[in-house]
Parts: sequence; structure tokens; C-alpha cells
Amino acid sequence: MTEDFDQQPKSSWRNRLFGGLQKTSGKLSENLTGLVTKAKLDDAILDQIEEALIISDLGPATAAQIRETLSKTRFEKNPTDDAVRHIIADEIESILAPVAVPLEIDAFPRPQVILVIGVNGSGKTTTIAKLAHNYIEEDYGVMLAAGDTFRAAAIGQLQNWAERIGVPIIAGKEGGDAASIVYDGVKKCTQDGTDILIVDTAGRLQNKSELMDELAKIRKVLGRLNPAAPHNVILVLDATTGQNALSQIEIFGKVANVTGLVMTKLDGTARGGILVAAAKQFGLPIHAIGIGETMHDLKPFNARELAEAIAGISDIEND
Ligand SMILES: Nc1nc2c(ncn2[C@@H]2O[C@H](COP(=O)(O)OP(=O)(O)OP(=O)(O)O)[C@@H](O)[C@H]2O)c(=O)[nH]1
Repeated sequence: MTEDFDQQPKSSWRNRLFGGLQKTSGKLSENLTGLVTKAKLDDAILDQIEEALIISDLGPATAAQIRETLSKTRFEKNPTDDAVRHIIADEIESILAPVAVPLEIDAFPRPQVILVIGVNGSGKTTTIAKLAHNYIEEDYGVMLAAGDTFRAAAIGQLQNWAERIGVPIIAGKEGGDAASIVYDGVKKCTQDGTDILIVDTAGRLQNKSELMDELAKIRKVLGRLNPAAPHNVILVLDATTGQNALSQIEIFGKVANVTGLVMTKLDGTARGGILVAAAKQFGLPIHAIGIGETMHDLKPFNARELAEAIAGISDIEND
């Protein structure tokens, strides 16, 4: 756990987002630089731009869409690097806008149960802490449930977070029954009038049948108390894993009825384009993005802002 979780950020979200995505936009720039030098974007140049977009993790489908738009665009003057970048940003925005869906909490029933899944190290626990912090700021009552009973360290880590953010937590022992912890959590929330229960789960993708059994058991137990629960099943993905994140969406999607995604570690990675590939390929809501280790570093994203940050459009012109 980082010691700086509650540290106040030194600059605005926008600045941190643009700064954090500099490696991603830099990689794209590096691949694009020198390509747009001709009066016309001919097929050979378009092929190279398409390849540059694929290398930058945006995915073949996005790259093809951008190529198509570029090939149809009638540029008033000779296409400049900047004009091409703006078209890339527009296309990225059109892909991201439909999936930029904040995680809304319904008024009823209480508690709303959010199941958080993802492989170890994806940033799951930190994301739970950040989400809890954000909901507290919005005046919701929040409780955590330590449903990752596979590792004592995971339980301890969540307990630490709960203490630091000042929210109650339901936890059992290592090797305990995750479903019964979730059951106790819902009952306690109902008794106390708590609005949201955020449940950590074990991210054992290596053993799909165990994971499926465990999630099925959690669902069954939850269903006894509230047929609509869990109201959200959020998959946390680490952007730095690039293409691997896409296979995680596919696999978890099959076993866990994922309702939305959170993508973490977009700061400092050259692979931020993967967010666009995920949006294009799966169309699942992307509720929030993580751009650092403090509690101020998780927010719903703005499709335009993110598109500009990835395309490397200078921040100055937007001020
Ligand atoms: N730079 C950066 N680091 C992050 C972000 N989110 C999480 N981390 C760090 O990533 C590491 C792993 O995060 P955890 O929250 O412990 O991940 P987890 O998925 O719960 O993993 P386990 O604890 O192994 O189950 C920690 O050092 C976090 O501080 C982010 O958005 N940006």
C-alpha cells in the first residue's frame, strides 16, 4: 500500500491525465512523425499511419476506422501532423463517448452491491479504496467486504484501507467462505442503513472453474437477500498489460457477467491506447480510470479529454 494515498495532488486532474498519458501519446507521435509530409495522404502513407495506430495498442479495428476517415477527409490545405492528430482524436472520442458511463448508484434497493473482480496486481484493492473514498465524498454510506479470502495479505490490505478511509469492513479469516462474508455484509448494511457494499474478490483466473463456482455461490447467497444483487460487477484492468487486458475482458466476461470496467495505471504507460481497443471491441461501460496511487487518482473520464490526451493534442490550445 502506498503511504501517500491521501496526499493532495500537486496539479489538476487534467494536467495529471495529460502528463500521465505522455508516454502513450509520445509513442503514437514517434510512430506518426515524418509520415505526414506529402501533399496527399496516399495509400502507402495511410497504411503506415494505420500500422502506427496498431503498434500504439489502439487495435486493428480502431486503426482501420481512423484510416477510413482520413482517406475520406478533404483537407483544405496539405494535411499537417496536427490536422491528422485532430482527426485521430475525433475518432477516438466517437469510440469512447458511448462507453464513458459513470458508475451510478440506484436509489433502491439498499445496499447496492458492487462486486469487484480482476487478477492480482491489477489495482483492484486500490480501486475499491478510491471508489469508497469518492462515494463518501458524495455522502453515501459505504461498507467494504473482504471477499478475497485466498490470501491473508489481501484481507489485511483491505482492512488497512478501510481504516484509512474511515469505512466499516466485514472480513473473515484466510481460507474462509467468501459468500458468507458477503451475506454478512449485506445484512449489516441493511441493519445500519448503509447505501453501498463494495466486495473484493479473489482474482484467480488460473482456475476458472473455482472462480466461477465462487462467484456463483456469492450470487446465490446475495440472491436470497436481494434478487437484483450484485447490482454491478466491475472488472479492474491494468493498462500496462496491454493486449493481455483484452483477453481478461473476454475470459472474465464469460465467467462473471461483467457489467463495467475500470482501467488503472494509465499514468506512465505507453499502452494507454488499449482503453480505446477495449471500448471498440467490447463496448462495455468504462466507469472510471486510474491515473495514480492516491485517492484523488480515480475518476469517471471525459471522452474528449482522454481522446486528446492519447492523440497528443497540445493541452495549451485548449486553455
Ligand atoms: N501508477 C499507478 N499505480 C496504481 C494504480 N492503481 C493501483 N496502483 C498500484 O498498483 C499496485 C497493485 O495494486 P493493488 O490495488 O494492490 O492490486 P490488487 O489487484 O488488489 O492486487 P493484489 O493486492 O495482489 O490482489 C499497488 O502498488 C498500487 O498502488 C494507478 O492507477 N496508477
